[in-house]
Amino acid sequence: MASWEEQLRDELAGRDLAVASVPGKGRGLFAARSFFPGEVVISQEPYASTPNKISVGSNCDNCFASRNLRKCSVCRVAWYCGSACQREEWKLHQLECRAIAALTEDRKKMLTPTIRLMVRLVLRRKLQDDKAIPSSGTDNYNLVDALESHISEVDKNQLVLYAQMANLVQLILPSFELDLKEITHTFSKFACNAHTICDPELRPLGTGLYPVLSIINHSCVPNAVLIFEGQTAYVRALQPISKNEEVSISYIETAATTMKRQDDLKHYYFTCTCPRCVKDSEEDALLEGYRCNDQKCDGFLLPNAGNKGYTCQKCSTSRDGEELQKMASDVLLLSDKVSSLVSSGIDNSEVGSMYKTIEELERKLYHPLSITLLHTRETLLKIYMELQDWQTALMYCRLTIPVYERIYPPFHPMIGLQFYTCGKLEWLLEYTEDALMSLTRAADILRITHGTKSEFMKELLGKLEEVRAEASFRLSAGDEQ
Ligand SMILES: C[S@@+](CC[C@H](N)C(=O)[O-])C[C@H]1O[C@@H](n2cnc3c(N)ncnc32)[C@H](O)[C@@H]1O
Repeated sequence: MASWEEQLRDELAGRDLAVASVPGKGRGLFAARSFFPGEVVISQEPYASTPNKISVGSNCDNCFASRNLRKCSVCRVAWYCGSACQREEWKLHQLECRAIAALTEDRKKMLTPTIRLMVRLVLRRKLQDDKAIPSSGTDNYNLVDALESHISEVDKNQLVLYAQMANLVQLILPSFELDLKEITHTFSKFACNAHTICDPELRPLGTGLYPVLSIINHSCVPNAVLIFEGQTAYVRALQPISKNEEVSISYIETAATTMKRQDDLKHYYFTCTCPRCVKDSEEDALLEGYRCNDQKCDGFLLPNAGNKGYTCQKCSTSRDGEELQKMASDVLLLSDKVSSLVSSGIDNSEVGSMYKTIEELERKLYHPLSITLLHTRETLLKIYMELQDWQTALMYCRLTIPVYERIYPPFHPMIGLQFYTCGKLEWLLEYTEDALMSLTRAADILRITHGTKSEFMKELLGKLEEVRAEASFRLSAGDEQ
């Protein structure tokens, strides 16, 4: 009988993919033929998964839908959107349900998403071992076993926490004789291999372990993107991927300076050496730096030798260091104030005006491509959407797009989603021509990252058709006048 490695190799070869080791990275996934932008490189169902909110009923345990949810009346932890999903999960949930129902209310409170993910992983492994459910070359426990754990590098306190979590899993599954050391290691594997399951608008819904997708290494300039439909994960090419090229995705938010990205990647125990990380570029100075005093100049500033002020690298205009520091501390003070007022529950319109003041100050202080300024504008967009002040929301949405286009690769889902938001606001405000342009841009990008078949994409393409029809009606009505 073929080993699990041979089975994996054969199944991946059938999908025009191969696993190979990459110096300094461990294993990696490679294309065995070329893939075009938007093509699905690989898709996978999770070996185990769980919604983020347990007991609250935010998503169906099986398909991650958020509508028509009903709680399992026995364990009162699992939620399903209908009997089909409940039936599909029944073999697994039957075991889980029995274990959870036997827990005291206090123990039930300890059932965090990570603990639940482990419980479900152990149960699924048992079902496959007992042949109660099928396994395959890309769906078996050996693939989980082979995942990188970085156990020798994990901090001592973290290891103690994993060991305590392993004990809790044993308490939840008393009829299993668990290898606690193995469970501890598996928690460590979760930390650098599990994926956050997101909705099409990239809002996190849950966590899943996809052991074949976990073979894909990271790049800050990836050639592929991971998008979910329900809990099915799709990796799509963002650009042409040639035969024998390594497939890469990004594990982190890439709209950040090199230092921030490297810091976020510490959690995965490696230093990224992708072209963006090794390039000695001016990008970080744009993303984090101060703006030129000349409002028409888009240069960035660097500190002068001896820390005496800053000079624009494009037009050589200087800015006073003390003045910049004073402005930066004013922004910080105001940001702290608004944060404490938000937690005390003040009115959203007051929060909006305070953020507007912060944005005005930041505009004078930071480069137009600054990440800090971008985040403030994203916050303002959210606030004015909630306030249903569409005109102001649109203004901030439009201001974010040039920054997105500068910091993300051309087919990044964030750019597509922001064009989509812009288009919907323009449509609502009856700026038909603008809405047509924004929705066309959104569709061009999201077609690549999200495919065309999901409900989300059908809705976008439907809206685009509607706007296109209205635009041509207006044009022909205008022609007749
Ligand atoms: C999800 S796994 C990827 C597959 C992994 N290489 C393996 O052999 O199973 C994540 C781990 O892979 C390694 N890794 C991923 N991307 C890397 C990169 N760009 N450079 C170096 N190591 C990387 C790190 O050890 C990281 O913790």
